[in-house]
Amino acid sequence: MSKYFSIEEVAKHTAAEDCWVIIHGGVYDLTPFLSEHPGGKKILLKHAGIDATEKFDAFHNASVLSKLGAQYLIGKVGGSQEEEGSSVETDEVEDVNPLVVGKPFGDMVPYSDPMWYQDWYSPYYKDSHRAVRKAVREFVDKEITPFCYEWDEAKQLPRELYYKAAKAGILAGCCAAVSDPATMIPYGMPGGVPYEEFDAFHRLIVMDELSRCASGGVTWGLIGGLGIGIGPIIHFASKELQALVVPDCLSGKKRICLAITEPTGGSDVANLQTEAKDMGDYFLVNGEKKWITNGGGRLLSFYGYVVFADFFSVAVRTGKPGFGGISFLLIERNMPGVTTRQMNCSGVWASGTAYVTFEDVKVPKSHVIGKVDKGFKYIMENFNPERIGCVIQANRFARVCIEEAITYGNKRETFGKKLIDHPVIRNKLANMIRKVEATHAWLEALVYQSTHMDPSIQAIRLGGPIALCKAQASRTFEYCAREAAQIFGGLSYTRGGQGEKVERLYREVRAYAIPGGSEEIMLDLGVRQSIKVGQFMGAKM
Ligand code: HEM
Repeated sequence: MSKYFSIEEVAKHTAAEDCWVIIHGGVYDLTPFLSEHPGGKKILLKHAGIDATEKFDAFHNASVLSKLGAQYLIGKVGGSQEEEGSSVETDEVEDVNPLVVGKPFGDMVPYSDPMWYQDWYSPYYKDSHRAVRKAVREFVDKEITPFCYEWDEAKQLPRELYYKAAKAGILAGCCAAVSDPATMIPYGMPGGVPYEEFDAFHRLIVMDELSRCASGGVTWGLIGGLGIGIGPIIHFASKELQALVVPDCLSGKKRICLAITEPTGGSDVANLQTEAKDMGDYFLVNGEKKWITNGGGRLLSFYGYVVFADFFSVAVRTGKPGFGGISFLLIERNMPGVTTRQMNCSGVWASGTAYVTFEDVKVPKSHVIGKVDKGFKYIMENFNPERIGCVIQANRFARVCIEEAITYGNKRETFGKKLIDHPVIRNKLANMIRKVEATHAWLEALVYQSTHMDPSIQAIRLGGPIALCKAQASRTFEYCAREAAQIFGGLSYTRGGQGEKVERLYREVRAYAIPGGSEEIMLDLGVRQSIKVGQFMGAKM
């Protein structure tokens, strides 16, 4: 049971050897913290014995209080009759806000969530989508967001996180649908939605909500390698390979990554060099892969951190030069000749971006994914879901920039008024908002197509617009990260603290603008493919 103190009682504790403050109704004894406080001792003493909530909010993230402050909390302000749960019932009629048209969800900071969260109507979502939204938000708020800073600094994710995310249905919720859920899917889906009803919009929500943690390193680390690496297995591999990989990866026990890019080429997939020589019973694989998400990390198993991928879905050259000689192999980390080294990147630190070498790795023929020399087709079919994933993440990160900037702009004062009251700041926000909302509307329209269009023609019909939408999303993200960083000023130039999310996102932009098809390739492909489709459909051009 909480201890209660009157305001008069708190006011007696104002000395360096006895310093209490009130923050959000809690009474904190900050005496042992005075010399540790990053903001200095003097400012705490200046506010000793009084309610410092407003000043506290001006200088800190909310998580500072729950994580660091909790150890100094000694009670609450007020009398025991004000304890929680003792509310008095009245006959008063609930005050209904006449502006509300639907059911709002979330903090309601304008544009900090998609329109349908903020009580607007939408043709796309029903109650099962709302259930997924609620379940994933609760999980991310509790299990992920408060820890992103330390995981990012550690450049690793704790093993436990994969198990928890698997049990919450998040890992399965970020992967393509499997044909045999009874044996492949270890846990229920988020919000208790039956697997067969879990559609592309449920998947959109899972990834969007996950990205609210505002760390590309954490989202890529948790579901990046999984989402793109397991696709070829689910769609093209034998039942045996599926049984080897899918249940373990979806239960959080093991990890998988997709290894296509090489030191000598990224977007130019048709020219990849890694060789798989047919030796009769097996393929002998030699080559290097670079910038492989979840490929490897430092060995920190002592702390319970993971070493990332146990499986690699690898594009190799089995045949002639060009796209006709590419195959996909499943390579396992414990096969002799596989080495990984975590790369030093400017962003997405917790995702285990790796340089992977294959030296005389003997890969049994049973580990061929799909058919020999058909790998290029599989790579192309994997691109659409990968790029949609990039759009979802990048646009939510851009949205986080809006939310952070609005919230900060509403409390920070310059030249005698709040930042948000300066037209130049509102102009920045307006441009951020229009880009994010436009991108989200396009994203939803494309996802809707994918739920109705025959999968066999999706790579062709949706490839162009999805490529353009990816470029739209990464440019929107870049724009919003920059503008939010300007609004936060110096706080976005230091790691941690109030500008933590914006600082991190600003240096993670490139991890969305380059991989999965660089902006330049996306823009060109988007137009080229649409023109071809138009010609094929008889467009009068
Ligand atoms: C439970 C009580 C408190 C805790 C745990 C705490 C913790 C921290 C931490 C961790 C920082 C580093 C920046 C960040 O991570 O946000 C910080 C900075 C700061 N704190 Fe506190 N603080 C507390 C109370 C207060 C109060 C009551 C005030 C003022 C009335 C205050 C004023 C400041 C200032 C001015 C800074 C420097 C901000 C900057 O770097 O721009 N703190 N505090």
